[in-house]
Amino acid sequence: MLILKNCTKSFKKTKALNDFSCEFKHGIYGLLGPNGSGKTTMMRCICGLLSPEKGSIECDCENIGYLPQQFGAMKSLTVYETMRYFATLKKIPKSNQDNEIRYCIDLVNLSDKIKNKVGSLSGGMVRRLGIAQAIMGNPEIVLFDEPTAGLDPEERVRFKSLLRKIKNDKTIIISTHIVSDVKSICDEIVIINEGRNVVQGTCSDITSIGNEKVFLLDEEYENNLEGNYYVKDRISKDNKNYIIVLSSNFIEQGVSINADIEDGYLCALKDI
Ligand SMILES: Nc1ncnc2c1ncn2[C@@H]1O[C@H](COP(=O)(O)OP(=O)(O)OP(=O)(O)O)[C@@H](O)[C@H]1O
Repeated sequence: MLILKNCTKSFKKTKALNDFSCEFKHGIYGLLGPNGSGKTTMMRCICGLLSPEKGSIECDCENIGYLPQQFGAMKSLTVYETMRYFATLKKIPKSNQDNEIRYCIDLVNLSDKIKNKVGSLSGGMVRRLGIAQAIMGNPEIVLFDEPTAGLDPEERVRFKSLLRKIKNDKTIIISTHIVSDVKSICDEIVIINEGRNVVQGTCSDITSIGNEKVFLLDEEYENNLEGNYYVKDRISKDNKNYIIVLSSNFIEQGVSINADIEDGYLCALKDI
C-alpha cells in the first residue's frame, strides 16, 4: 500500500505537485498527464529523491524499483557489469546476483547482449536495460517513467507481457502521456494535471467521462461552436473536411460518436 497525502513540491514558483493525494494498492496504475504535469516529480518523491515540502508519503514496503525518464548507464561497462553494479546497490546477496541478473536480462530480451558494452547498445536496448535494473530484486513497488519511449512495437508488446509476469503482489506505476499504452495493461488510471490528481478510475470509468461528448462535425460549423469544447482531430473524407469535437453541449449539426479512453482523458483534462 502506498499513500500520498496532500503532497506539494515546488520549484521556485512552479508547484510541480500541488496538494496531490492518491492511494495505490496492488496492481498496475497508469499515471497519465500532459508534459510538465508533475508525473516525474511524483515518482521522484515516492522513491525519496525529492522531498515534498508539504504532505506525507506512506509506504509499507522496503524495496522500490525505479526506471527514471532518462536512464543513464556507464557506456564503458557491459550489460552484465551494469546489472551487477545495480544488484550491489540494491544489496542483493552476492550468491543470488548472477541468477537475478540473467533472469531480468532475459525478461527484457537482452540475453544475447549481456557481454556487450552499454555504449554499443541502441537507445531502445538501453531503455530495456533500465527496465531490467528496475525490476531486479523483486521490489514491491516499481515506478516506470515512460518505459515504452523508444521501444519498437515488438518490444512494447514484450514489455506488456513482462508486466503481467511480474505484477503479482506489486504496485506498479507507469507514467506516460500515450493513452494507448495504458489502456490494455493498467488496472487503474490516475490523471494528473498541474500537479493535481484530476481523477482516478478504471479504464471504463475514464472512458465514460467522454460519453455523449464526442461529435463528428463538418468543419464549416466550427465557428458556430459554443460553450466548453475542444477540437481533438481533423480528418478529410471524400474531399470534405471534418473535425472531431469534444463538447459538453450537444452539437445538433454533428454526429455523435462513441467515446474511447483518450476522449475521456481529454474531457477530464479540459474540464469538458
Ligand atoms: N529540478 C527542477 N527544477 C525546476 N523545475 C522543475 C524541476 N523538475 C521539474 N520542474 C518543473 O515542475 C513541473 C513538473 O515537471 P515534471 O517533470 O514532474 O512533469 P512531467 O509530467 O513528468 O512532464 P513530462 O511528461 O514532460 O516528462 C514542470 O513545470 C517542470 O518544469
